[in-house]
This record gives sequence, C-alpha cells and structure tokens, in this order.
Amino acid sequence: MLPARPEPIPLDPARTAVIVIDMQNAYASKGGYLDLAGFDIGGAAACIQQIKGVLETAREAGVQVIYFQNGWDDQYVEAGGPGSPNWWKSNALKTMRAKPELQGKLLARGQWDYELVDELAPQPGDICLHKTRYSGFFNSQLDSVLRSRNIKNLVFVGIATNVCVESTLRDGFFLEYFGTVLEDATHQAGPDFVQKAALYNIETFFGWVSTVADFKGAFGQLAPK
Ligand SMILES: NC(=O)N/C=C\C(=O)O
Repeated sequence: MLPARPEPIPLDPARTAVIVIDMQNAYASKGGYLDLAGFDIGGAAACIQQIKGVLETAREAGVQVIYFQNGWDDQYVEAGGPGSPNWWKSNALKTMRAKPELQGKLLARGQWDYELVDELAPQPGDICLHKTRYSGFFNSQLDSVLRSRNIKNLVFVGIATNVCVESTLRDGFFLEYFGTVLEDATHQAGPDFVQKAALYNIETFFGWVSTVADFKGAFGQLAPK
C-alpha cells in the first residue's frame, strides 16, 4: 500500500512501472534546452538525486523501470512544420529559431542535449522509449509495452511536472492506467505555482500524489527478486 493523496493506493510491484520522464540534459542540466530557454532548473539537481533513490528501490523490488527521452531526429522532421501546433508551441524550436547558432543542437537525437543525465544511466532490464510529443502515450510503444507485461499502475518521476509528466499521466488515465506522481522527484517548467497546479489537478482529477520517502517505505520492504 503506497501512502498517497487523496488516499493510499494499493500497488502490486509485478503490475507497477516507474516511468522516468525526460531526465535528459535538455531538462536537467545547465546549458540544456530549458536553461537556455530561460526556465529555472534550480530544482533539477535535487530531483536527479531523488529519482536515483527511487530507481534503486524499484529495481530491488522488481518494479519495471521505463525511461522516456523526448525529442526528434536531427533534421526535426518528427517535430512537424508550421502545420503542426508543436512547431508553434515548442519552446525548444522557438529558442532555436531565435538563436540560429543553436539550430540542430536542442532535443535532437545524437546531441548532448538529448542524452539522459549521467547520474541516471539505464540499467540492464530497464526499458528505454522515445517520444516526439509531450505525452508518452502518443505515437509510442508505451501502451503495448505495459499491456504485454500486465502493468496497470504507473509511478511518475521526472521533468516537467506540468508538461510531459502531467500529459502522460492524463493520457494514461484515459487508457485505464492508475497514475501516481512522486511530487519530490519531479520539477516543473515555469513558476512554482505550476507545480502546485499540476499536483492539484493530478490529486483531484487524474490520479494520486505521493513522495519518495513513502515510495521507499512501501517498496523498500519487499524482498529483492
Ligand atoms: N519533458 C517536458 O515536460 N517537456 C516540457 C517542455 C518541452 O519539451 O518543450
């Protein structure tokens, strides 16, 4: 049983996955996309350490770990052109249009910006998926990966709470997945109030909110598999 708001949620480790959203240099490192676009990434370093602890506990308890990386091919074909709202709304694409010297660097596969941060390197048995839009369920293998493993419960960590974490958790809700976010293993893109708003939305409408300590308390008691 995982203590959570608005109520504790029962999580069977065999039917649970930890979803690590976009812990790439783009979102968590100085000189990465969010930083260059003017977002405060001050909370990212703590978030990395918290996620590290969550993943150690998860792996020991036999909980599947699934990483996402967000971005596109190096020509940005997957990002879409002016016919796509992504072309208009993506702050990475907008930053590169404003600063042409960054063209080809942000969120492009093969570039440092796209890589996961060194501290959170995937381990054998982890699953790594790619996505081209904010939701991890859109045009990705996530749903089939989960269904083929009989996984029903998703525990979210990563950046950004109010964009890709919330988008993926919301889409999961519509697909009948139970989503929980560990609030202190996430960080927002934008002012503090968007973190609070995202957590309020999740707790009230789409899922559950818990903490790293409670996750470790619940899953740390389980014998290693
Ligand atoms: N990973 C995310 O939440 N991304 C947020 C913004 C972006 O990718 O532009």
